[in-house]
Parts: sequence; C-alpha cells; structure tokens
Amino acid sequence: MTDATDWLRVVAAAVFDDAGRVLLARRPAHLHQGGLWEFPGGKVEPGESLEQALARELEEELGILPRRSRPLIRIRHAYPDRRVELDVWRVDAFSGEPHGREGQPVEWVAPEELPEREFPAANRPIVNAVRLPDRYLVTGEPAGDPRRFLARLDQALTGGVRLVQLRAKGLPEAEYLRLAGQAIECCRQHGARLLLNGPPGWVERVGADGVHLDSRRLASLGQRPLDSRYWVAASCHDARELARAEAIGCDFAVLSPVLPTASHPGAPTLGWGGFAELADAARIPVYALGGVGPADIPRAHGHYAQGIAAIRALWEPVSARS
Ligand SMILES: Nc1nc2c([nH]c(=O)n2[C@@H]2O[C@H](COP(=O)(O)OP(=O)(O)OP(=O)(O)O)[C@@H](O)[C@H]2O)c(=O)[nH]1
Ligand SMILES: [Mg+2]
Repeated sequence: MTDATDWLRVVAAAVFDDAGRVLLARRPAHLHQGGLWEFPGGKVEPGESLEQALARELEEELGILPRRSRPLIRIRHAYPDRRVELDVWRVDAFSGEPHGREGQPVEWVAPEELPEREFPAANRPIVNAVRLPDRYLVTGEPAGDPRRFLARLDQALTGGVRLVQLRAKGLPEAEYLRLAGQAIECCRQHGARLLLNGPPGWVERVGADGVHLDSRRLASLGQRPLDSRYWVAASCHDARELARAEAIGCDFAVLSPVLPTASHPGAPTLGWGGFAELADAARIPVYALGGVGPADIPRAHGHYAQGIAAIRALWEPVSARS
C-alpha cells in the first residue's frame, strides 16, 4: 500500500496524430477512477526517469514507441483515497499502430471535443493544456487606421497564431466593440480564438471566445464570470494572483514578467527559475510573458509553461523583424 502522505508519481501522454487528434483510452471499470476516459500512462517505477516510464507505459498499454515528445503540464491532485502527481507529456510522433493492448477501448478525438468526455477530476487542467496552443498573442494598442491593425492581426494569424487577446485599453467602448467584431471575423478565418481584455459582459455581446481578466478584474471577481463554453484567462504576477485565478475557476493564466522588457525597464523580474517554481505549483496551464518570444518556447516547456505569451515578439510586422 502507498503511504497516504506520499504522492503517487504518474506519467501520461497526450498522443497526437497527423490530423491533430488526440488518443484517449477508457479506464477499466474495476480500477481507480474506472470507466472514465484518460490519457494513456501509469505509475513511474522506482529508478525510472519520466521519459523511460513514458516509453514503457506507451509500449505496454498501446504498443507504440514515442519518437518526439515534450513536457505539457504537471498537475498534483488529491483524491479522497490517493494523491497523484501527473506528469503529462505531448507526443507528436511515434512508431507503431496504437491499440488497446490491455483490452481497453481507445479512440482518436479532436481536441475541441474533449470537454464532452468524462475524465477523472485531476484532468480538467490537462484537457485545457491539450486544447491550448503554445503561443498566445496579446495585441499591441491600435493606433490610427483600424485596417492597419487588422492587417497585422491577419499577418500574425497567417504566421500560425491561434489564440489572441484583444488588448486595447485606450479605445472607447464603442470603438473597442467595433474592432472586436472585425478581429473575431479575422480570427474565424484562421480557426483562431479571440479573448477580450475587457468586461466579461462584452464577450457574449460581440460573440468572442472568452475573456482575459487583468489583475484588477481578477481581484474584483468572486467567481468565474462566464460558463464553460468560454475561455476565462487571467494576468498574474505572483503566487497569490495565481491562487485567485485557480479559485475562481480560470482556465489558464499568464505569469509575468519573466525577463526585463523594453516597456518596463528596471522592473523586478521572475527569471526562469522563479517562473518555473510558480508555474509548477499552479493547477492551471500558465504562459510565460515578458521579454520572451517564439524562440523561447522550448525553454518555456522545460519550465512548466504552456508556452509563451507576447505582444512585441508576435505582433511586429514581419518586415520589421531582424
Ligand atoms: N494514466 C492516467 N492516469 C490518470 C489520469 N488522470 C488521473 O487522475 N489518473 C490517475 O493516476 C493513476 C494512474 O495509474 P494507472 O492505474 O494508470 O497505473 P498503471 O497504468 O501503472 O496501472 P497498474 O498499476 O494497473 O499497472 C490512477 O490513480 C489514475 O486514477 C490520466 O489521464 N491518465
Ligand atoms: Mg495506466
């Protein structure tokens, strides 16, 4: 028996196919959390590295060998009868043909359909991590002709951005809402999601995909402002704000500043070490923001981040990049 005070170390995998679907397995009815869907995986054995445990479990349960994998999220969850530390990896290439080697049903599922499945309680943040991309664009302030702003947005989306926060603190309400409508249309054309950095009530009015709460709104809310069909994200700067974002049921957070930025010279920064400590302890996916760009994505993944969030590094016109 496991000592009740111990954390049971588990590795699990979000295995993706070339069509972007993820592989689920159904837990046998007699096991812990039986009958629910899960990401294939199992207990780490003594002396095993996480990568070794991942390769062994995927071979035992699915008959595949991971060829390209990276950390996705680490979540600790206390069930009434056991406490698990789930190290979830994203597997983007593998050899072999996956099948339920232990007789368990397996199924390829599109990420957007995951919310309809029933998972163990620990899996809510994992499902969000699977559904979220590795970069989150925060728009620069619109200035002048909105057509220039929309052209830039289109350029970022063409470059692969799939999640956008419309941040335009300087615009009056009517102009913000008009721009939001146009930005949503632009995002739709690329299959991307748009979150409003504004009052949650605006989201349904313009048909956005969710809300991004700044620190002030996060502090003022006692509960999640929108239902689970929408994304709810929050800007955090320390453990207290992250705890608040989790407590009100946010889907993910952005934690900053990781590194010094041109917009806040001399401001104290977390550094990657400080970031990793907070992101690891968080129970929701966390993006790294502040002085980081797409080139930092692998490093972010090595520090418990979902990926990077950026204004400058994702928003500059391509021609202006060196
Ligand atoms: N594999 C997997 N386990 C999960 C998930 N979510 C979750 O809470 N768990 C919990 O993590 C633990 C995983 O153990 P497991 O039963 O898969 O272990 P295993 O493959 O080594 O099984 P075995 O001990 O029967 O050989 C269980 O307590 C399970 O409830 C998930 O998505 N995937
Ligand atoms: Mg298992």
